[in-house]
Amino acid sequence: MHRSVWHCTFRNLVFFFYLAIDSVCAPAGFRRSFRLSRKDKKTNKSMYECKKSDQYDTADVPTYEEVTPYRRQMNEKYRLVVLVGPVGVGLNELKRKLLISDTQHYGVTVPHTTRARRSQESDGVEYIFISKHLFETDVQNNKFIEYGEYKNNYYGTSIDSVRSVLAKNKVCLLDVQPHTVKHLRTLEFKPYVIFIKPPSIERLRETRKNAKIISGRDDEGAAKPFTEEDFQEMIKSAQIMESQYGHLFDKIIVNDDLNMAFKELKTTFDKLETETYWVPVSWLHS
Ligand SMILES: Nc1ncnc2c1ncn2[C@@H]1O[C@H](COP(=O)(O)OP(=O)(O)OP(=O)(O)O)[C@@H](O)[C@H]1O
Repeated sequence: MHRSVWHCTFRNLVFFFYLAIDSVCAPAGFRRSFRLSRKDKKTNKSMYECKKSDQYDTADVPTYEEVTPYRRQMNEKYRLVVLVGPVGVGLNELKRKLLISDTQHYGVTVPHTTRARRSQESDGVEYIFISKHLFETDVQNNKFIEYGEYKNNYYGTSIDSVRSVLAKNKVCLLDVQPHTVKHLRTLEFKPYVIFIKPPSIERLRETRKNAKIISGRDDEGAAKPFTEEDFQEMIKSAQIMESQYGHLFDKIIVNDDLNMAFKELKTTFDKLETETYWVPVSWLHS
């Protein structure tokens, strides 16, 4: 049984994305994967500029995508779960809650970095530490899903780091920029994409009263209370993401009340493992 869905793609969209390094705020034992997302508001320059083809979305022919029902079999690897959302919407908080809820079942990737290892860090735990030369070689060999530069060092999430989580028979939680999603849409990963959307600005003001956002380069990554501008940017960015990449999202969850959003996320994950979903036919028959 096949079904066709409308599937459009985009062309020549230029994106400058920014690197937010997370080690500052990560609770003990839990490391956020790095995100290429933060914008230096004062200078409007990038802390990080996406490299090579990441800057451009190509293949612009609106087309139909043939799909087919798919249900994961018991002996199969879990589908990769990709979380997408604007800066500060709560991706890391939700990811952290999921990980804590079942550390045996959920996993996150370990990013690569060329920065020096700090005394309390272990190779392969917080980061995989490699030389600049090796990193650049890996970039040339398309080993990274996303990568960027921050304070003269590279940081990146490798394809192998995703494989390594899946090989442990865990559900891999990955947050990436939405333009990266299309590169992950393969038979191997069968990604399920969840868009975490902010609520209305009124609800953001209410719910994020005591929350903090990690600020950009000027503040050396310090956490500070959300400003009205942060809320506006979050909503605007979510609108752009949804209009440009909405066709790639399998599920949208509004992060209004945190516990409710988490509950919805958990239910989504549970269903994903047992129910039947439409996936591109190429994922099953290529
Ligand atoms: N629904 C919510 N209600 C209240 N506070 C929330 C909610 N969701 C997230 N927060 C808080 O908002 C702040 C930012 O969340 P988080 O760091 O998870 O965002 P993020 O999307 O990962 O942002 P970044 O792009 O900066 O990494 C945190 O202090 C978090 O606890």
